[in-house]
Amino acid sequence: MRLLITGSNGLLGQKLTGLLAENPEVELLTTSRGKNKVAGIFPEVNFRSMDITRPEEVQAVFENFRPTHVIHTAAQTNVDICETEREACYAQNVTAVQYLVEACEKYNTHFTHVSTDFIFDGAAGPYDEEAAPKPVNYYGQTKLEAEEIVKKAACPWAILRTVLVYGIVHDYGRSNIVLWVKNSLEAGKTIQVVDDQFRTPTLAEDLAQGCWLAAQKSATGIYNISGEELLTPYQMALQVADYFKLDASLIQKTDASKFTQPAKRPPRTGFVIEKAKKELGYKPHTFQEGIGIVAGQI
Ligand SMILES: NC(=O)C1=CN([C@@H]2O[C@H](COP(=O)(O)OP(=O)(O)OC[C@H]3O[C@@H](n4cnc5c(N)ncnc54)[C@H](OP(=O)(O)O)[C@@H]3O)[C@@H](O)[C@H]2O)C=CC1
Ligand SMILES: Cc1cn([C@H]2C[C@H](O)[C@@H](COP(=O)(O)OP(=O)(O)O[C@H]3O[C@@H](C)C(=O)[C@@H](O)[C@H]3O)O2)c(=O)[nH]c1=O
Repeated sequence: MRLLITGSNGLLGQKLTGLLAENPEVELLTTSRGKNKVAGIFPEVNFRSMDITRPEEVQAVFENFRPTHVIHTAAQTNVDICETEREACYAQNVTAVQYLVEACEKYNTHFTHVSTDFIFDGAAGPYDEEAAPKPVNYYGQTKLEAEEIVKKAACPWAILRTVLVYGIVHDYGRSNIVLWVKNSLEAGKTIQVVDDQFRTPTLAEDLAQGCWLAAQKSATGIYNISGEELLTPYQMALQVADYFKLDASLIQKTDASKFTQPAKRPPRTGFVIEKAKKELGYKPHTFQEGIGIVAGQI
C-alpha cells in the first residue's frame, strides 16, 4: 500500500502519522500546507508540502508518488471562520476535494474522505448513515457539498463522518473540549458551558484507527466514526474536572439561547456507530478512557 495523507500537521493528521509511521505494510507520504510540524518526532516519515487548493501541486504529488490509497484530513475546520471567510473555506473544503477526487480517478486510488456531524441540523440526533443531511452553518454546507463530489467519484471511496474530536498534538493552535476545560480550570477561570447540545465526542486516536481500518480494507460507502456516548459539553466538562481533580464550581451551566457563537451549532447530533463496529471492527474508547489517554500524553 502506498498511502498519502493530507493535512498531516492537523490533529487527525498527526495521529495518523504516529499510527502508521512504523507500519511495514505501508509506504507513507504525509502532506500538509505548511512545513512539517512533526519532522523532529517522526524523522523517518516522508513529507511533502502540498496545498490542496493548488491543482498543479496535487497533480505533481500524485504523478510522483502514485498512491494506492489517500486519507484526506485537510480542511478549514474553524467553523466560525468558515462563516465569515466563505471563499477561502469553499476553496479548502469543496474545490480541493474535486482536485483530489480527479487525481484519484486518474490512478484508481482509494479515497477516504473525512466528514462531520455538522452536515445535519441537529434536530434528531444521534444519526445513522442513512439520515437526511441539512446543515445549519456554512462549514456544514461545504462539508456536505464535498460529500456529494466524493459520492459521484469514479474511484473507490469511503466517507467517514466524525464528531467533536479531542486529543493533544504537537505545535497546534486549535483547542478542544478536554484541553480547553483543563487549561481554563487550572488557570482559575470560570467557563460557561452549554448543556443543551449533544455530541458523541471522539478521541483523535480512535478516529485515526477508524481511518486506517477503512483504508486497509479498501472499504466503500459511508461510515460513522465517533465515540459512543451521547454527552453535552457541560457533562464532558464535569468529567474532565473530576478526572484532573479540578474545581468543578468554575463550570457554569448555560444554554444555546445565552451562549452564542458566530456560526450556529446544531443542537443534537452524535452518531450511531453500529455499522463501523460490525463492518470495520471499529471499537472506540469511552470518554473517561479518552481523558485518561490524553492525560498520559500531557
Ligand atoms: N476537529 C473536529 O472536531 C472535527 C473534525 N472533522 C473533520 O475531520 C478532518 C480532520 O480534522 P482535524 O484534524 O481536527 O483538522 P485540523 O484543523 O486539526 O487540521 C487540518 C489540517 O489541514 C491542513 N490544511 C488546511 N488547508 C489546507 C490546504 N489548503 N492544503 C493543505 N493542507 C491544508 C492544515 O495544515 P497546515 O497546518 O499545514 O496549514 C491543518 O493542519 C477534517 O476534514 C474535519 O472537517 C469532523 C468533525 C469534527
Ligand atoms: C467555546 C465554548 C464552546 N462550548 C460548547 C459549544 C460546542 O457544543 C462545544 C465545542 O465548541 P467549539 O466551538 O470548541 O467546537 P465546534 O466548532 O463546535 O466543533 C466542531 O468542529 C467542527 C470541525 C466539526 O466538524 C464538529 O464535529 C464540531 O466538533 O462546546 C461552550 O459550551 N462554551 C464555550 O465557551
